[in-house]
Amino acid sequence: MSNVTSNDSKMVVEAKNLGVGYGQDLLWSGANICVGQGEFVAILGPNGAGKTTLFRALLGNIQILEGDLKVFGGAPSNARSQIGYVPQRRFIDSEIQIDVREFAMLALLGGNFGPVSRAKKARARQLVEESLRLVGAEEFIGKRIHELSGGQLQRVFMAQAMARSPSMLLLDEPLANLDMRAGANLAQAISDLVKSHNVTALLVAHDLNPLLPYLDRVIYIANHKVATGTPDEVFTSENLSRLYGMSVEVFRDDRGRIAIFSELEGGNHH
Ligand SMILES: Nc1ncnc2c1ncn2[C@@H]1O[C@H](COP(=O)(O)OP(=O)(O)OP(=O)(O)O)[C@@H](O)[C@H]1O
Repeated sequence: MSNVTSNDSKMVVEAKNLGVGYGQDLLWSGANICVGQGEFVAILGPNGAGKTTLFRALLGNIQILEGDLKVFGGAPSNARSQIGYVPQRRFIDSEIQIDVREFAMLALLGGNFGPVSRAKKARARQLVEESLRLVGAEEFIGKRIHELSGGQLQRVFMAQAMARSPSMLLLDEPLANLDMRAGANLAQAISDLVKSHNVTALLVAHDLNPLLPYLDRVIYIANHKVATGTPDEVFTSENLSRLYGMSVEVFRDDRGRIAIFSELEGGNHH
């Protein structure tokens, strides 16, 4: 199950028997992951399973303890300039009285408005306006960043990442704390971005269902192991029971939505 090959000829992520962790302690191991250019992939699993840690490995920020990981065909640390990373939900201090466009420009200008040339600033402004438009956030231009709702802020973070024209986006829980409609809208916006720009998006989530219509594959991390494949391949009772080492049942309703129940009542529900 875990050894899935993408149809896309251009591999963005290739992990072979990968094991990562902190110090010498493995958090998960034996991961065989292939992600092609232009795929939309969700990373799921319980709290503390090591989803963010996978992002750290892809960014070359932690040592590989076992196996091999290639990003854009080389060492992860050589691929950073091609990656747009949006870390787990960040809050904006209400003291920050900066407007949305300037906030988005900070990422491009390295937070330094002083010694930057006029031409560079003008270029950054243009790139940021284009990417705000791209993620459906142009209407926030002119607003102050602290005035935005959680869902609106997520779009600005995405625009910030897209302004650098990355080939891959790593989005850590962008749907957290969004209501159902905002979550569905953002999932659709990310899917549109993936298709229109052939960008690869890896997204950590706790709720699979808003993403299901758009996903090419999922990476499921639990119990120190990693399963990858299409949602239909990964989300079977047999597969999740094997992964968790206990009885897990997967149900689908008539709209294809998935619910997961384990021996531990109140376990993992999607
Ligand atoms: N710098 C670190 N040093 C040591 N252990 C760490 C470090 N960062 C994270 N961990 C541990 O690694 C484990 C996995 O963390 P990670 O953030 O990858 O989980 P996650 O699946 O993203 O969790 P969540 O869904 O709660 O965000 C956790 O037990 C965490 O405490």
